[in-house]
Amino acid sequence: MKTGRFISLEGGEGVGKSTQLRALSAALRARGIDVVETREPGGSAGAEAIRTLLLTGAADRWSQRAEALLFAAARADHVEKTIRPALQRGSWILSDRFVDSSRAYQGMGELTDDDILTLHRIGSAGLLPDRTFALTLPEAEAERRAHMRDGGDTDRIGARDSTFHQRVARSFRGFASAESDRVRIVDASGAAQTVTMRLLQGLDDLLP
Ligand SMILES: Nc1ncnc2c1ncn2[C@@H]1O[C@H](COP(=O)(O)OP(=O)(O)OP(=O)(O)O)[C@@H](O)[C@H]1O
Ligand SMILES: Cc1cn([C@H]2C[C@H](O)[C@@H](COP(=O)(O)O)O2)c(=O)[nH]c1=O
Repeated sequence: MKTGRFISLEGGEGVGKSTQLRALSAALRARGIDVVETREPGGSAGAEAIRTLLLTGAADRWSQRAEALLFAAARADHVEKTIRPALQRGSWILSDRFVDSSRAYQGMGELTDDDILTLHRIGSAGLLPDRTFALTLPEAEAERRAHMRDGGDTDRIGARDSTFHQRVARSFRGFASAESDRVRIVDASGAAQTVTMRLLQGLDDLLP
């Protein structure tokens, strides 16, 4: 029986997750692997509807608690409708963000990391990726890339201040230290192809 694998790409805004998701999918398909590309918030019809609620509107549209619950609800639908069926078919899932984004963005304020993991246990039976890559870049380079892409037109959460985004980056580094089997830091600097090679090396032990 084929074994599906679940890989997530994480990191702050503009580090190159979406670019690498496409490149890594292509590299895995070239090896004959069936790949499903997906993203969070989103990845299923219900979760995409919640994405619009989460990422548009005023900065104070949602309380910290309501925001965390909406992300967990979107993820529950995404896991049930898209991720688990694909893994059961033996496909690989590549997700642009997953629960570690909720831990980094929603779990360091009014709610704790434990709170976010509790919501994840309730919503998604605690499903975790087989491997998570946390892409890292110096803050100025990530901002430059994000600005080149959208000219400063960021979404409701991306628009938060630099202190918030620095804390998010520290959180991802902390997850990699605490859960080194699953979460690997990947240097996202340099040419996109070089970064893809680093990701492929980080999958050596999972590739058939
Ligand atoms: N290695 C790279 N070198 C230079 N530019 C890059 C590289 N990788 C991606 N980019 C460019 O940087 C911008 C941001 O990349 P991308 O959208 O993939 O980042 P992201 O991490 O998905 O961002 P976000 O979380 O904000 O959606 C894009 O314009 C992309 O073309
Ligand atoms: C999954 C997830 C995402 N976020 C934030 C992170 C970004 O600011 C946006 C998503 O935008 P992207 O361009 O698609 O990366 O949402 C979050 O705060 N918590 C989460 O769980």
